[in-house]
Amino acid sequence: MMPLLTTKGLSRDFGGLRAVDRVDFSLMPGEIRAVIGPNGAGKTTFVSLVSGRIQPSAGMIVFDGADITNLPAYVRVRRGIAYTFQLTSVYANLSVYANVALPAQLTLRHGSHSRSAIQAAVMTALERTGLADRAHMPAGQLSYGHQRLLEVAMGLALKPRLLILDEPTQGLADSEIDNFVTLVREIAKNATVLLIEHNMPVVMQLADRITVFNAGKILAEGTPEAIRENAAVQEAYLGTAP
Ligand SMILES: Nc1ncnc2c1ncn2[C@@H]1O[C@H](COP(=O)(O)OP(=O)(O)OP(=O)(O)O)[C@@H](O)[C@H]1O
Repeated sequence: MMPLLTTKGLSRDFGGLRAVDRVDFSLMPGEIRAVIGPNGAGKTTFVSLVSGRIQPSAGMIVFDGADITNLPAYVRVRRGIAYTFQLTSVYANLSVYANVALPAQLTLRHGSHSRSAIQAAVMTALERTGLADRAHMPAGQLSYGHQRLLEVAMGLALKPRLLILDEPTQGLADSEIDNFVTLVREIAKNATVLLIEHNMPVVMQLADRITVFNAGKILAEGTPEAIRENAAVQEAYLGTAP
């Protein structure tokens, strides 16, 4: 099987700081991959490079066999890469429904874009994320955690092949986190999921494999069990060898 996503020597400098440092990464179709690592390790910068939100200083990104390194973000969206930004994409004054209708229209543009097709796509995304009963609320009136779920709904409306989630459980209550875990498993039946997540129980429950970033590099990669036992990972997190 061919990887869905590959990066080769991917790097990004901010002034003198190398936030992502020659990362070789590979993701198989259908996988749920968690990206973990200490604050400032380069996780958000890495997924921002994949989404096209920022440009690399060096290296290459291949998606579905094609070099996408120089493609703008909106073209990557059309090719199937959706990225939930951390609350930068939610329109507070628009209804929850309207927020999801925007990306739904984008994907339906090339096919059917009837009102009912959009409505169906929006309601499916809202039902999956548990937001259907809040469809007519202004998005800005949702709790922080529900705004994060709205971002997931907006990503789902794009019907992505690769869904990138950046700390989606931040601000969710424990009961909502359980639903979220179920939701990601559902999503992964039709898509590949790349998940930055600080909640370790969520990571351990969901991930097929875990990639650990530290200081812009991949420190370790493996199954949840292997990562849990990895001494270098424990040291990066806890500051002490086991
Ligand atoms: N736009 C920017 N300008 C300057 N420095 C940046 C910028 N974005 C990120 N950095 C720096 O790059 C490094 C990696 O940041 P990044 O946000 O990718 O880490 P992270 O692993 O996602 O951290 P966190 O878990 O705290 O979100 C940090 O030192 C950060 O300060």
